[in-house]
Parts: sequence; structure tokens; C-alpha cells
Amino acid sequence: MRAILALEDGSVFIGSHFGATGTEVGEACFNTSMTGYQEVLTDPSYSGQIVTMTYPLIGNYGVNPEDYESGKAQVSGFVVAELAKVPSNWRATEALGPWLEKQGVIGIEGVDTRKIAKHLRSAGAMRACLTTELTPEEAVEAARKAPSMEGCNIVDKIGSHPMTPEEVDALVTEGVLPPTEYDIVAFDFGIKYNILRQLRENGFRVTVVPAHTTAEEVLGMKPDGVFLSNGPGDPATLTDIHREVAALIGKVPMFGICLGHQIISHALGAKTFKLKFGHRGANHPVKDLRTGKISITSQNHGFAVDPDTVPDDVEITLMNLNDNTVEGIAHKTLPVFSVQYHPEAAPGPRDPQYLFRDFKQMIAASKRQTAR
Ligand SMILES: NC(=O)CC[C@H](N)C(=O)O
Repeated sequence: MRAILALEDGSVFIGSHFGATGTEVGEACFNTSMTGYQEVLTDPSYSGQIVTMTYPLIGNYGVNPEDYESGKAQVSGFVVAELAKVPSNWRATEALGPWLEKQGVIGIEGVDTRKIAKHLRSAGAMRACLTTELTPEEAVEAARKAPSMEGCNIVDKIGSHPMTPEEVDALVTEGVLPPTEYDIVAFDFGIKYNILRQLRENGFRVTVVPAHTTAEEVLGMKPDGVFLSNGPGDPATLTDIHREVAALIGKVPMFGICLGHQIISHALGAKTFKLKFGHRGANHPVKDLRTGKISITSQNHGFAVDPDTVPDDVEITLMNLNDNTVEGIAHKTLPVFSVQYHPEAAPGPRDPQYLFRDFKQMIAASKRQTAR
């Protein structure tokens, strides 16, 4: 069956369908990771996006639920050059195509994904339609009528999934769980399972709370720390969450990743802006401006913090070496820090996993200070 990917600028790519049938609209983006398509497909941060993978062969190791980053596929559509029909992997529980159909996600293969990526890099991210039923002209029209990612609150659309510490423990399927040293509350804006695994494996007892939990409710839980998660959509739309987070800053040590980083930045008085095209891949170099050290990082974001709006009491700690955008901040006196990239990988390199230990050290230092 034919499938069509149409962009709002009139570009049309015709290929073959896999997965579900029908019509979906969203923002076209691309990910350059060579592996990790399951983690990409199930990362809630991709909700509302039609994701193109530039690596040509996708699906070759099948699907295994242990590699999910949430309970289901979250993308609005999936674009690949060649779909591997029969996986070659003893861990595979099924092939990608049939799995995507059960997940209700439309896929298209047989298109030039690198041409799509180069086009989005030069023309900028844009609205798109993926369809097995419309004509090319109708698909372009549907893309033009789709909501823009800018100004879009998708956190409320996907909803939150609170978890008890025991449910978080159950996500860790390898190795022995270390004893817990600190209790933390994690806001779920679309949290990835591997963030929860990393927090638990670093000795945190994690309680996951909904996105709109108030500062009063969080403080009532008497946590040793607060974590703000990744998530979809435009961070600037989450103004009530900015307010609650601002009320927590300084009262409890805080660490944020990706959308969590953007929310903390807003809460501290900075602003975010939409990148021409997002950073999505597993090989993005980030420099620590305090040490000069460079990490290769996993990234998935379409917005970034505007450095000109970062207040004087906040330090820009990390910078992307590809385009000099902000990749991390820390308050100069209060126990708050955050990063734009994904230290939990899934997919990608694990270089920056030290940040979870930094969070633990920040909490320990804060407790020592309080004890004085
Ligand atoms: N992975 C994320 O948390 C993405 C954050 C935000 N939705 C962005 O696109 O920039």
C-alpha cells in the first residue's frame, strides 16, 4: 500500500506503508541515531512528531518491551528508508512492522530519509502529514492545517502516570537494586523509564507525581530532592508549572533534564525559543564551561534556553559545540541545576551519567548545610 509524507512547504515523499493505516499530522523532525529506534518510538517527548530516522536500515533487531521508554509508542508517525521485515536478534519478541500496527502508528519506508533530513535542516522544522489514504495535494493541505509545535502544550495531552517507589523499582530488570539513600519526588511531564532506572540505580527512592502537582503538595511529602523530567511540546506554555517550580526553588535541591531544564530556566526568569530544527541524535558534543571537558550526548529537543535571558544569579554551565546553544545551567547559590540533553541515554552514549551522582552530592551538601 502507498504511503505519502507531505510537508507544509509542498514537498512530497511517496513510499510504501507499514504499521497502521490512516492519516496523521504533526511536526516533521529527524533523528540521526544509528540504533535505539524503540527508545525513540516510545519516548513521550516525541508525542506530536513525525520522526524520520536518517540511519537507513531500521527494525533489524526487532522489538522487546524491556527497551521501551514508556508504556507505548508515542510518535505521530515514523519514516524510514528500509524496514527490516525479519529481525535478527535472540531478544526480539516481534518484528517492528507488526508491532507498530498494533501500536496504531503509521509508518512509511522506501523514501530518501537523508534528503528529508537535509531539507528540514535547511528549510527548518515544519508541519507534516503522513497518510495512506489522501492524495499528495490533500496531504499537503492537511499539513498546512496542522497545529504548530510552537505554543503547543502536549504535556497535558499525553497526561501523567504517577508511580510508587515499588513500581519504579520494578523498571530495573538488570542487576541488584542498591539500598536507597534519599527520597525524591519526580515530576512526570512524559518521563522516560531509563531516567527512573538511573535515579533508582543511583540510590534514590523515587515517587513519580503528576505534572501539575503543587509546590505545597510536594513539600508536604518532605522529599530530599525534586526531579523534573523530559516531555513534549513547547515549554513556554506550561506557565502554571513554572510557578509551582519557582515556589520550590531554594526550598529543596532540584535537578532537571530537557523539558525539566527548560521549566527550571523559565522558573528562574529565563525564556526559551524554538530551534530552526531540533537536536535529535546520539553524538552531540557538549562542553562543560567550568572544566573544559566535552561529553558526547544523546539529544532530543526542539526548543532551547535563550542565553540573553538567563538572570545574573544563574550560570550557564554547558554549551553545545555544534551551534553554541545552552545545554545546562546552575544557580550560583541555590541547589538547582539542569541539563538540556539526556544523560540517561536510551538511546545513546552514557558519558554524562555522572550527573545523577552530582544530584546525590548536591542533596548531601544541602543536608549538611541544613544540619549546621
Ligand atoms: N526531550 C524533551 O524533554 C524535549 C523538550 C521540549 N519538548 C523540546 O522539544 O525542546
